[in-house]
Amino acid sequence: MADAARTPLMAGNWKMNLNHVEAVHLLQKLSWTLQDKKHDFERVEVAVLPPFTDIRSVQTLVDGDRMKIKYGAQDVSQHDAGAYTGEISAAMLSKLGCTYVLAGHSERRQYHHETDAVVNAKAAKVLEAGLIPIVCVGEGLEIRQADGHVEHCVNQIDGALAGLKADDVRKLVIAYEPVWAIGTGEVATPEDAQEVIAGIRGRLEETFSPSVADSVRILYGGSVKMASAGGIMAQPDVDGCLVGGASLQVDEFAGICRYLDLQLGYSS
Ligand SMILES: O=C[C@H](O)COP(=O)(O)O
Repeated sequence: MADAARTPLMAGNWKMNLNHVEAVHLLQKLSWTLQDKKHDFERVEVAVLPPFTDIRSVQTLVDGDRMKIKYGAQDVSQHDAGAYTGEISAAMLSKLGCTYVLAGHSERRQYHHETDAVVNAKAAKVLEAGLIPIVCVGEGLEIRQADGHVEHCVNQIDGALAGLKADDVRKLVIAYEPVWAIGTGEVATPEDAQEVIAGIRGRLEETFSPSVADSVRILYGGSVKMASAGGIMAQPDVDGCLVGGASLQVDEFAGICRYLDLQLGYSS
């Protein structure tokens, strides 16, 4: 099991799905489902990452119903303000009550050519705004087949965290998402996830300190489902999941959040 001092986090990345009306429906249903099962949010934290256009509605619902579900954004600008058409600043996300912001999701790296330097700048802006970046790393299939996956991900971490202060790094979240397992139905084995995540934690220890390495939560992402979450979460260095497709299905995502209860045989 993961270190008990690190609270597991299950984050649902809705990607470009659900308009603000649909978002409210899904979130309401998720909240009811988890409440009905008496989910302990202190024991397993739950967050959703909707499209920008949904965030205000999500904020209103979370505040109005005093939900314990946290929320955040899928991307952020590396700039503070100004002539950057289409971009959203970290300060704007802070004003909307966001807790988390993804930085460097593989789809941003692939379709928007985000480099480690850009991811680094975005993570720094998120931290400056008092929010928590979820810094994403992961290898493509060719790198995995050439056995370069740990080195590749550790190098991405070096670039993405360059120049950040240890006390800031301590707060952030990292997500390891093998690109070949995203949206493909291919799940890395729990041991595959553990190997890379342990490598990342080792690098945090070398670069920062053992205490920083012990504090940072590192998630696994890539075709996670209710049926696979328990095995992944049983690995000592895995502290949660970044869930794409399954986060759009309330019963699946609630099941992932309740992996501990389901392991103990409580009703599903
Ligand atoms: O951000 C989430 C990941 O890209 C995983 O997506 P997926 O669960 O649909 O494979």
